[in-house]
Amino acid sequence: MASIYLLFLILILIIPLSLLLLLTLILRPRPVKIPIKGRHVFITGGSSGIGLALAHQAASQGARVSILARNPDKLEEARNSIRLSTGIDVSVFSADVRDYDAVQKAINEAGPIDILICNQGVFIPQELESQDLETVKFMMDVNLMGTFHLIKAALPGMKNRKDRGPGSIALMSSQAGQVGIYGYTAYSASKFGLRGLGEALQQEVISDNIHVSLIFPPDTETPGLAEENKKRPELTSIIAASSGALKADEVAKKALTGIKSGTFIIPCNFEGLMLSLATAGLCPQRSPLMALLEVVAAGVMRVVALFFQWNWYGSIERWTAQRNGKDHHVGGRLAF
Ligand SMILES: NC(=O)C1=CN([C@@H]2O[C@H](COP(=O)(O)OP(=O)(O)OC[C@H]3O[C@@H](n4cnc5c(N)ncnc54)[C@H](OP(=O)(O)O)[C@@H]3O)[C@@H](O)[C@H]2O)C=CC1
Ligand SMILES: CCCCCCCCCCCCCCCC(=O)[C@@H](N)CO
Repeated sequence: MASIYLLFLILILIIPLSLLLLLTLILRPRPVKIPIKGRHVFITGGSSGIGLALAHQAASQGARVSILARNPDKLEEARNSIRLSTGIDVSVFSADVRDYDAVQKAINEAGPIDILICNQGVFIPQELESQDLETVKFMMDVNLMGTFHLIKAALPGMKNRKDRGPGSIALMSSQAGQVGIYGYTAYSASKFGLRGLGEALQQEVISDNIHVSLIFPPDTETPGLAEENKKRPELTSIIAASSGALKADEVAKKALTGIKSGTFIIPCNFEGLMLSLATAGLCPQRSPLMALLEVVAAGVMRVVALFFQWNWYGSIERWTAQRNGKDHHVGGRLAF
């Protein structure tokens, strides 16, 4: 009898352990550590919110920091606040990421980059039916094309890094870049786009010892979010509240820790971890333990995801019914 238990115990240990061993052997790209002390970290959108928090933390960890944004006054203010709290001077560059020539000029002036953090972003939530195409294009241009501009301009210098140490290109996506959210058609498209860009780019730059990271924050308390909240459709807020809010400092900390360990997908909270497991797809994974978790959780996470959709479509149904109830002219049947 005892030997059956022993056999059972060995089996439940041996199966996951051998899977872990197998994963450890096959995982590519291999694990990497990317130091930031004494290295050049270039952060776009570094004058506000998450980017500013990243600049503070990178500077206090001994990096040489450059920040880029449009508004020179906000850049100057950011430089002063970083000097005040860390005693360190960051370089500031005023440019619009939509202007390739301006981006190239700033990057040439800043000098070769070791860690490029493409964090600039704009978010204007609205149902597509009422959103101007101009606004759609604005989000695609700043969030997605702007990131292409930055990478194109920075890559030649990054490839010739003097210290030949590992470099990093980090892209600021959003949890709305892992799952489509009501009111975010354009924003989600721009943030999903970054994932495709990142997955393909990692294969192209791995031989240059450059490592790609994608960061997926939930709602984060920043000036940008305060602005967004003024015009956010109610359903966008209801659905986005499925994930807890964070402070900019917390997101920046997760992001920097992830970047330094070469993590490809960087979630920022528990819901983010679940989202990353549910959307692991074919993305690279360097951590054997995370890979094991992805394999084991895949089926369960699909069920959890379907429950979330059940809940969200319920909210949409209730909200629409309530609106139609209020509006006596609309007697239309609900499409559920
Ligand atoms: N806050 C949140 O809830 C979340 C944010 N994110 C993402 O995190 C990133 C930062 O967001 P957050 O800190 O909230 O944003 P903020 O609005 O607080 O800051 C945005 C930064 O980007 C700069 N920026 C905007 N447009 C351009 C442009 N065309 N060219 C150059 N710089 C530009 C801004 O400076 P200036 O206006 O002077 O150019 C500012 O420095 C974004 O990519 C956002 O999508 C992801 C998930 C959640
Ligand atoms: C399988 C399990 C799933 C688990 C949880 C799913 C939770 C999804 C919530 C998505 C929230 C999106 C917020 C976007 C914030 C943002 O980017 C804007 N504030 C603009 O900056």
